[in-house]
Amino acid sequence: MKNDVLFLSTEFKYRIWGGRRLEEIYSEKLPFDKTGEAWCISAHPNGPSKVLNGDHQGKTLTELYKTNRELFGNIESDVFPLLIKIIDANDDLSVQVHPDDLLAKKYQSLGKTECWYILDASEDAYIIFGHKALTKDEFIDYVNRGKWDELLYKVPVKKGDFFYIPAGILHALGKGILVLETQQSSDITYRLYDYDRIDINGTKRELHLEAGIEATLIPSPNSNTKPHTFKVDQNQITRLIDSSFFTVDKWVLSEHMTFTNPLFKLITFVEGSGMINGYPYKKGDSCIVTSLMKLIDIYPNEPTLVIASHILDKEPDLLFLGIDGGGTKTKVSIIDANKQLVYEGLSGPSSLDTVNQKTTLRAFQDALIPFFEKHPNTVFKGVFAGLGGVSKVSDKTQLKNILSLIPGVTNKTNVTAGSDMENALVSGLFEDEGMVLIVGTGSVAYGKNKKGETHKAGGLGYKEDDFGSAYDLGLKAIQAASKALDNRYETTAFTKAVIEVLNFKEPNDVIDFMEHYRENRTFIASLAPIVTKHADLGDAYAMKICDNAVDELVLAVCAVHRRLQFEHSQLVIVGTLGNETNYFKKTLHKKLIESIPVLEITAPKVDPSLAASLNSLI
Ligand SMILES: O=P(O)(O)OC[C@H]1O[C@](O)(CO)[C@@H](O)[C@@H]1O
Repeated sequence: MKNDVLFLSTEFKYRIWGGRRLEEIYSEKLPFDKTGEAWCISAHPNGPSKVLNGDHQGKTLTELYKTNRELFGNIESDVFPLLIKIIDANDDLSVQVHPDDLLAKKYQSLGKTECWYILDASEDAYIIFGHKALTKDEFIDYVNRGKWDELLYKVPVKKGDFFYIPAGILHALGKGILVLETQQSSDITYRLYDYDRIDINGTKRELHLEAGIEATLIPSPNSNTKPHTFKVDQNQITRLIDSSFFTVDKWVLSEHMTFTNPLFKLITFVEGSGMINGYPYKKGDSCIVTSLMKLIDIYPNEPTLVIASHILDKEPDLLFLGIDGGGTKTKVSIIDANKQLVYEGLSGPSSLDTVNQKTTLRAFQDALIPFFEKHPNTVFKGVFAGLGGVSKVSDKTQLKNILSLIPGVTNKTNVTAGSDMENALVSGLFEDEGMVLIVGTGSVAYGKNKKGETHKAGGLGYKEDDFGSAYDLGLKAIQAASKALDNRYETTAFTKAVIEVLNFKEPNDVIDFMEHYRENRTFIASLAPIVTKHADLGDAYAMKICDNAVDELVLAVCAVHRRLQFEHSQLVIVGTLGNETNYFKKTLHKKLIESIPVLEITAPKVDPSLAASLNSLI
């Protein structure tokens, strides 16, 4: 695909306060001694970028946005909404303010809300951010008397800081700062003070006092933002800002990472080199990943720092996403406010105790992409993800972080991270109390009583627990095979089947196999159907494995039942292993009833991922 990633030319700008530091980022020679700005991604008429590759090579971004809106998610905005710059403040910038969308209308322009990621700063560097006047009269008085030092707030800055500057906030970059600016596509600046300096032609730059005073917010609002940083395996992700004008992220990447591309993504590589969706990138490159690509794959060759931004041009839809993730598969369901199912998607494992964090993210992305191909603009109102392996608070935090990277999730989305047990319980549609037994790749019993008390038994993970699970059955099948190989067991159709599938030739093969596969939970669990099938056929070894597994599961259910003292004892059994009509299920039901005669056992009334989407409505 030729137009999936569009690399763009940079336009350098002379500024009275500029310098030569942009040379640290760009390999090309700077055009001016005082180069103040590099316009990296721009469709603004004062300095549009040109497309450097693909079918549209040579076109300006301004033209391309007009003629090929499908590359930009067919968004409605008449103009390309964002402008990305790198600014070298070798000297102080003017004390300035920008108009908002309303005030900028008279110039047929967008307003200019902007934000700064500080790439570098000298030790004593500061910015001007806001003012101290409480009324307009007071503000005008300070301005007329030139009492700038008394009027302005100075904030010290250092490398890595971030500032969000909504239109209307009086501000200025101080000298010694290198900054990446993400802003609305506008070039309207009202200067209130420019230090009485003269430019290259010996004249002072124009001031815009009247318009500037009109545009300045008085009193100055506090626009503190708190970037949120988290790790996905070795990569560090920071959401710098999620506003109605733009979402800006910082990615510090040291290994492969896949991001979703909601509509189109603006990317500037500040450090590093590598490949993005098959194209080489290097420090100083900027590109747009167009709507043709739903995933962004970055393979860094060296540590890479990216500032990436996107827009979402709407309010949240009344759609709710539920995710049920296990050790073998992940299922997503999207419902509307009337609980009507809109979409279902399936993908690979996502349990936090089975796969790494990147794989969990990828499972969510894969299950959702077919939906987003048709509905790229969707923003979820609520999301509930219930995953295996989530029990500690830190697991929930990590899952929430991963969810912030999936399509359709913004800071307006109500995101809840929980465990697959919570989905399973709701799948039974019990009124106000009940138990669940999950018998899938892993196993756990869980319940909630009328008082809201909960209890969990088992489910501590495949390494030391999860008795009765598909993993447990798989492991026991391998052990049975090894016993058959060294004559402790007789060779039966069951042990033969396991030996054949695993290609064992002699007992020592078991050691090599377990060295490689012990951690591969999904693979070992995939042997469980061999056990259940041969138990159905009456194989004594397979039946014994099933009997022992069932005993463990009954033990867990009884533990929950004793602890919670239910008025009405009901149990929903979730997971393939617990729901197929066979010897295993028959034995499980029989032994459960023997132990708890009043127990009512049901299969899930709704799919657990649908239950998760119902959870997200709450
Ligand atoms: O008027 P000055 O001092 O040249 O500053 C204008 C520049 O300041 C910024 O608004 C940053 O605050 C840039 O986007 C803009 O180009």
